[in-house]
Amino acid sequence: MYIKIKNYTKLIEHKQILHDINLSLESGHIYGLKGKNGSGKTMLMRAICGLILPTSGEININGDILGTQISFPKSIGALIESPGFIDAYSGFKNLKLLAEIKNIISAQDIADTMLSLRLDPYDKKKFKKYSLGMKQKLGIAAAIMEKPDIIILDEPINALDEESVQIVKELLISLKNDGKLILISCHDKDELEFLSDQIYEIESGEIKNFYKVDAI
Ligand SMILES: Nc1ncnc2c1ncn2[C@@H]1O[C@H](COP(=O)(O)OP(=O)(O)OP(=O)(O)O)[C@@H](O)[C@H]1O
Repeated sequence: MYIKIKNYTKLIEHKQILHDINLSLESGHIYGLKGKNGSGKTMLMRAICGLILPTSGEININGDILGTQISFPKSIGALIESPGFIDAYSGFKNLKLLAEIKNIISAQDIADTMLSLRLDPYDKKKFKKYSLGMKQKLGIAAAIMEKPDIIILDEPINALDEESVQIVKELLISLKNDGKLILISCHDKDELEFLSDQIYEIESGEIKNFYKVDAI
């Protein structure tokens, strides 16, 4: 599995949101996106998900060009901004509703994913009564429950306490070891460097720098 981004530029209302991005990402790695507020991290993630199309350039996912040969990557799970969960449903019921769209996983798979994030699948508490951290973990669960090959997580740990950060870090490393291609953004430099094999720094929509973490 690979993602090759070639000369990707996106203009919105004459404003350059992403500029000449060139990236090559492969399975079995965690890639970190670092950058200030408004630098383009979320937009780049949206581009890889097929949610925005380029003004010029392309994204090739395993031989298919996004927006031409495929509308969306075939096997992707993403947490970008706040997912649209239903307030009046429990966490489990929300995930079940999402899972019914593709119908490729069982109730047990959903429960197992929740348990891997230390969320109780039998908890009847409604989503609106979930804490911020629980909501964030449910968003991560929604992104990974169908075991996608590509996992995109925009700031997955920003609302989590220390224990939950540890749980999510261990989970992401085990997913990477299972051969997943993972792209994350995070404002905590130390956590991002701990998790990532490679970091890309983005500034005003351009990749300004990248470095291999184990080379530091
Ligand atoms: N729907 C939109 N229409 C036009 N411009 C947008 C839209 N969404 C975001 N932008 C602009 O695109 C640029 C990149 O925004 P983006 O959300 O990717 O930043 P970010 O790096 O994820 O920031 P943050 O760290 O605050 O999440 C910003 O200048 C932003 O104002």
